[in-house]
Amino acid sequence: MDVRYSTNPAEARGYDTAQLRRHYLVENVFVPGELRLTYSHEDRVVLGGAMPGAGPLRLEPDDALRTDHFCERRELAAFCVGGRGAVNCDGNAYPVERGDLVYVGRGTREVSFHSDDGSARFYLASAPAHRELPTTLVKAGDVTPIELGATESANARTIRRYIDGTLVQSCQLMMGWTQLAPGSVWNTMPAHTHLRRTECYFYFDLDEDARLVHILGEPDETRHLIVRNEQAVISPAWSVHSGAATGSYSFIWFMAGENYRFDDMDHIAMADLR
Ligand SMILES: O=C(O)C(=O)C[C@H](O)C(=O)CO
Ligand SMILES: [Zn+2]
Repeated sequence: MDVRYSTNPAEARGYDTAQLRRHYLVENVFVPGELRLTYSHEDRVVLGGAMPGAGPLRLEPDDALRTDHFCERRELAAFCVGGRGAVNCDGNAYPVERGDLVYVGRGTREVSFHSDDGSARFYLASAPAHRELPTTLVKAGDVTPIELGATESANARTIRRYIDGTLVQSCQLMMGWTQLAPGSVWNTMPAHTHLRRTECYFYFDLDEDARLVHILGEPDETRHLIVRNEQAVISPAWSVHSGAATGSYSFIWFMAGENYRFDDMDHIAMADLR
């Protein structure tokens, strides 16, 4: 597991491009035939990808957790970003295709990822959990789309909140899928922070040559990362998280931390961004 330590805003002001990328960008989320995870000390979230190809991939315990199995003290969400497959949890198979999500409750001993035709790609997010909650399959069609933004401001987008305490009960994890409308390029602008939660974005559905400029840092001291398709960004609680791309794209966001209120955001006035 790739381990990332927490960073503080005073130190982050001095980071050069390579340091920013090393701390906040997760470059290789999907590797054929592999399950790759990154452990962040920011709220102890874990993120990554599983690309089973021909054979199943098991979620193994890791020394970064030092527990007997991965979900011993954690909850997990697996979002199918493409293809068809299944998530097996303690012998129960949850079939998924693009846009479906499986929430895996704390205490689940065996989790594995399957794809008979080798097409499935699972984006994974996990956080410490204080109680056991039921493992739940959410189909894409179960989630109510919420329209935000406008074409005139190039930020028309649809948000689907998969895990926010309504369809799925979770301990800390909140997770959803935001899709930009054709011609819109901006997400999450006006920007916000939420000092009570860490948030990670996983960008996908970008063309291979397209690039996304992700804005991070304190609102009055912003930096940027150049992000390509299927890469993720870790945003510490003090950081804005917003972006614009050279083409259309989608992203999965997830949060974990102090409270469980999606709307708990500290909005930044455009005049205050630097
Ligand atoms: O497009 C957006 O705006 C988002 O998707 C914002 C995220 O949901 C978010 O940052 C929640 O805190
Ligand atoms: Zn946010």
